[in-house]
Amino acid sequence: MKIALLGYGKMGKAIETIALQRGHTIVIKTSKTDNYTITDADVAIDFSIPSAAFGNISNCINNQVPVISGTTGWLDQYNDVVSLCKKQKGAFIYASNFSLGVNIFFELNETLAKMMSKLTDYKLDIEEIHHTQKLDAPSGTAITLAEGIIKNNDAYKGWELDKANNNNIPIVAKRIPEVPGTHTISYTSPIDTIKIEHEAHNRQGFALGAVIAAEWIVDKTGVFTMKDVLNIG
Ligand SMILES: NC(=O)C1=CN([C@@H]2O[C@H](COP(=O)(O)OP(=O)(O)OC[C@H]3O[C@@H](n4cnc5c(N)ncnc54)[C@H](O)[C@@H]3O)[C@@H](O)[C@H]2O)C=CC1
Ligand SMILES: O=C(O)C1=N[C@H](C(=O)O)C[C@H](O)C1
Repeated sequence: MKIALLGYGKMGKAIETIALQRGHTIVIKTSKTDNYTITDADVAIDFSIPSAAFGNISNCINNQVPVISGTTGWLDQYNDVVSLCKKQKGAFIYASNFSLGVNIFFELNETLAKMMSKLTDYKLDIEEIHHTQKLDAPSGTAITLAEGIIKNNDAYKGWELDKANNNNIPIVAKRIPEVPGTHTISYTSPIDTIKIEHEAHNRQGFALGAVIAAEWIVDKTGVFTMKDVLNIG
C-alpha cells in the first residue's frame, strides 16, 4: 500500500518503521500544512495535532482516500467528520488508542464497570500518565475509558479533570518525562481497592494497530472503530 503520513512526529516515525517492515511504501510525510497531493496515497494515517486533525481528515475524505486518525483532542468535530464521510461515501476510523492491549483493556473496563455498578461503597477514579510534550489532557484513552464506565454504570453521568463531583468520574492527568502512556482505573472502599492498569512500554503497539487498521480499511467505505478491525467485544 502507498501510505500518507499526516504528522511525522513521534508516532509518524514509529508508524513508518512498522509500515516499511510490513512491505508498504510511504509516499507522503507532512509535519505541517505542506503542499501535497493526497490522491498519490492509497490510505492516509493522521497522527498530527488537535488543531490540524479535522482539516487533514476532511481533505482525505473529500478526495476519496481512506483515512485513519489517532490524533486526540479534536473530538468536538467528530460528528462533522462522520456526516462528511457519509455524504462523500468515504472511509474513516478514529481510535483514541490503536494498541491491541488497550483495546482489550477497554473491554475489561466495561465488564468491571458493570460488575461495580451495584457496589456503592466504592469510589472510582481514572489516572493517566504521559510524557511532558503531550498537548491535550485528559488523554483520549482516559476519555474512552470514562465513556465505557458511563455506558455501564448509571451512577456516573460525565467526567471531570482533577475533580471529584457527585456524578462525574474524576480523571487525574500526570505529565512525567518519557512516559509513553499509562492508564489506571481504581475502585476504592474503606476495606480495599480494586485496580486495573494498562502500561505501554513504548509506541510500537499504537503504531502496529494503526498500520493494521490502515490495511483493513483500504478497500472499504464507512465509519468504523477498532472493534470492527480487531473483531473483539
Ligand atoms: N490513538 C493512538 O493510539 C495514539 C494517539 N496519539 C496521539 O497522536 C497525536 C500525535 O502524537 P505524537 O506523534 O506523539 O506527537 P508529535 O508532537 O511527536 O507529532 C505531531 C506532529 O504533527 C505535526 N503537525 C503539526 N501540524 C500539522 C499539520 N497541519 N499536518 C500534519 N502534521 C502536522 C507536528 O509538526 C509534529 O511533527 C497526538 O494527538 C497524540 O495524543 C499518540 C499515540 C498513540
Ligand atoms: O499523546 C500520546 O502520547 C498518547 N496519546 C493517546 C491518548 O491521548 O490517549 C494514546 C496514548 O496513550 C499515547
